[in-house]
Parts: sequence; C-alpha cells; structure tokens
Amino acid sequence: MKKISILGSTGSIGKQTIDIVCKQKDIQILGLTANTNIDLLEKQIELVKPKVVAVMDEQKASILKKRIGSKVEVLSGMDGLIRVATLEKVDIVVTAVVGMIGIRPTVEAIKASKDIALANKETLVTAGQIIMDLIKEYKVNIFPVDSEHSAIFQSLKGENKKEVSKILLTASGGPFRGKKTEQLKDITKDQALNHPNWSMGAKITIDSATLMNKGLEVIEAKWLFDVAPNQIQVVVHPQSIIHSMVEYNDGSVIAQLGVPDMRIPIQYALNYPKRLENNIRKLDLFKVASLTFEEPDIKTFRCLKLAYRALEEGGSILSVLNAANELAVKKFLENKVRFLEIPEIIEYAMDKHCNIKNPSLTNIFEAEKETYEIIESKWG
Ligand SMILES: NC(=O)C1=CN([C@@H]2O[C@H](COP(=O)(O)OP(=O)(O)OC[C@H]3O[C@@H](n4cnc5c(N)ncnc54)[C@H](OP(=O)(O)O)[C@@H]3O)[C@@H](O)[C@H]2O)C=CC1
Ligand SMILES: CC(=O)[C@@H](O)[C@H](O)COP(=O)(O)O
Ligand SMILES: [Mn+2]
Repeated sequence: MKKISILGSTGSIGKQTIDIVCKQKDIQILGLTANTNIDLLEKQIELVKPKVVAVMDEQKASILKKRIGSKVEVLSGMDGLIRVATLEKVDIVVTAVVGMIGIRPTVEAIKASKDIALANKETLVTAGQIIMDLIKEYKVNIFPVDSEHSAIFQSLKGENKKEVSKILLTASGGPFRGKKTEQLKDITKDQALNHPNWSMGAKITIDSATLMNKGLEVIEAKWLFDVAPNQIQVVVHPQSIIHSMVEYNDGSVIAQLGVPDMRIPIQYALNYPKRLENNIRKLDLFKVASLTFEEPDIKTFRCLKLAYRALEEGGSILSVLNAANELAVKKFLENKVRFLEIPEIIEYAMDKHCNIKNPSLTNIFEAEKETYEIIESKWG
C-alpha cells in the first residue's frame, strides 16, 4: 500500500489527485492541506479519512478543529504543512500548493526521504539548485506532474540523455494568442481567466495568458532534466494535444500526446513506472481537425523573455522573477493593476535587484521580501 500526502489538496491539482487516487485500492492518503478553504477540506476529510490535516490560516484551522473534534489531527501554519509533508509512513508527497510558499515543505519532505510528485513549479523556479542537490543527497525521486514535464519525462524514458539535442516545450499560447499589445490594453480578469484548453487554478491561468507559465516551465525543465536554456525551445501548439517532445541527435522526435486532462500526468507520477487503466476519455485522432505549431510572440508576451533572462543570469534573480510575478498576478486578480503591467512590474523588480549567484534559502526568502517591498513602493 503506497501512502501519500497532498500539499494543497483543495486546489485544482489537489482535487484531481484525490479524484484519481480514490479509484485506486493500493494508495492511501495520510495528509491533506489547505490555505483557507476549510469547507472543502472538511468534505475531503470525510471522503479520504486522512490522519493529519493542516490549514495555513490559524483562525480557519481553529474553526475546523471545533467542527470536527478529534476525528483527525488539525494543524496550522507552515509548521503544520511541514508536518503533513514529513509524516512518518508517507512515501510520496504531492506538492500542489501554488507559489514559492512550497519551498520549505518540499525541502523538509526530501530531508525526510519522501519522493516528490511535483506540480508546484514555483519551488523549482526559485530553489531549483537546492532542491535538485537535496534530491541527489537524499537519494529520493522527483516525479513531474506538470503536463509538459511529464510528457518530457515519458519521452526520455529508456533513452540516453547524452543523445538529446533539444526539448520542444509546447504551449497553448493562452487565451490571447495572436493578439497584439494594442489589443491587450484593457484585458479584464475574466478574459484572462478563460483558458482555451485547460481548467486550472487562477494564478497559473493568468500565467498562461501572459506566457509566464511557459517561462516558469522552461526553468522547471532546466532543473528537472539538467539541460541548457538554449536546448529548451518553446513551441506554440494551440490544440494542447502534444504535451511536449524531445528531439534526439539522429533527428528523431519523441512526443507524448493525450487529451488535456491533468489526471493522466498525476496518475503517472504516482504509479511510475506502471501505467494504470482509467475512465478518462481517450484521444480520438479522427476528431482532431489539425495539429498546428507556431513561434511564440515574445514581443507581445514579454514574460517569456524575462524568464529566459533570469534563467541565463541564474541566482536569486530567479526568485525575484517568480516573486514579482506572484505579486503582480495577485494585484491583477484584485483589479489593482492592468494586464500589461504584469511584465512591467516584473522587469522593474529584476532591474533593481543585486543578483546573488548560488543563493541560500535565506537569500531566496530575502529576495522575495525585497521584491515585495520594491513593488509595493511603486504599485502599493
Ligand atoms: N491546475 C493545473 O492544471 C496545473 C497546476 N500546476 C501547478 O500546480 C500548483 C497548484 O496549482 P493549482 O492546483 O492550479 O492551484 P490552486 O490555486 O487551484 O490551488 C492551490 C492550493 O494551494 C493552497 N494554497 C494557496 N496558497 C497557499 C499558501 N500561501 N499556503 C498554503 N497553501 C496555499 C490552496 O488552498 P485553498 O484552497 O485553501 O486556497 C490550494 O489547496 C501550481 O504551482 C501550478 O503552477 C501545474 C500544471 C497544471
Ligand atoms: C496543464 C498544464 O500543464 C498547464 O501548465 C498548461 O500547460 C498551461 O497551458 P499553457 O501551455 O497555455 O501555459
Ligand atoms: Mn504545464
């Protein structure tokens, strides 16, 4: 019986993880976490019957404790998340929280010798060197949940890494594919939240609209697969049927295709190397009108280039890129800044930063704090 914990169980990935795992008899969920959504967490406790849950928000945690008594241990705050991430009998931790808040519980889970099923890309973007060093030191596995990285992982299987010439990272292009800057001046939150192919949490959906998600995924791919930035080519593929590809030195390109349903990469990560049957609809190629490919429009969607800039520079600037993006997206979702201000805010913070090569965790958190202060001083 494989035992797992889900950090961020009340979110899009968390809910889909529960959905797919509940159909399996050989996986047991021991821990769940939420930020504030205790109503959904309470329902998940009924369904999953975990041993321990953690709610980041202390007040919400005490309300939940009063509601459910001693049925399950209810913890709170970062200490609570870390406890769920390091539960003694847990084999795999699914990191499905959103944002670089995931860094500490992920570090502690690895130090507790847990395998990581990683969806929380912000942790790799900001602390990738530290995480990958710890993965090696503690001899644990990291299984990509992110659909593109799962596709790359599957396209690399059984191959010689030395024969890889490049990774072809696919992107839907988001809801504004083909639009020019002039047309993006008055984009509303609802327009940006309307992803053409995927139903996801709010933050990643905005990231897909600005193409920052693809930028974060380039960085995620560098750390997961140890390739140089110039070996990662973004390919806009509006149908989101090919989830990414690997080109080899003989010119062959290996890809993974499927319907856009995150339960497939989630299930693969949790059952690797086995593939399990499921009731997810299968790809019907006769219903696919066409598979098309185009270059990303890096002039209109400036976030992708900012991500490559941070990756090429390396160091704490990656935390500045991510933290600035998290804050800018939050402000956009609160109708405090316009869509086109998101890259402006990020570039402003990056230009102000004195980069630290090989940052420690302290440097990373300091860079995050400094970034928030710099942005609030101008957009507060
Ligand atoms: N959704 C998708 O299809 C995909 C997501 N990913 C990545 O997976 C991660 C999760 O994404 P997604 O599921 O869409 O996100 P959601 O916003 O849907 O869910 C986020 C989860 O994290 C919790 N959370 C949010 N903020 C905090 C915090 N400060 N401290 C502790 N917990 C917190 C939320 O709790 P609460 O519900 O209480 O707010 C929720 O459980 C992201 O890194 C995303 O980029 C990658 C590929 C696809
Ligand atoms: C489902 C998933 O993995 C998301 O990262 C999705 O790929 C975002 O779509 P974009 O390709 O539009 O960024
Ligand atoms: Mn993705």
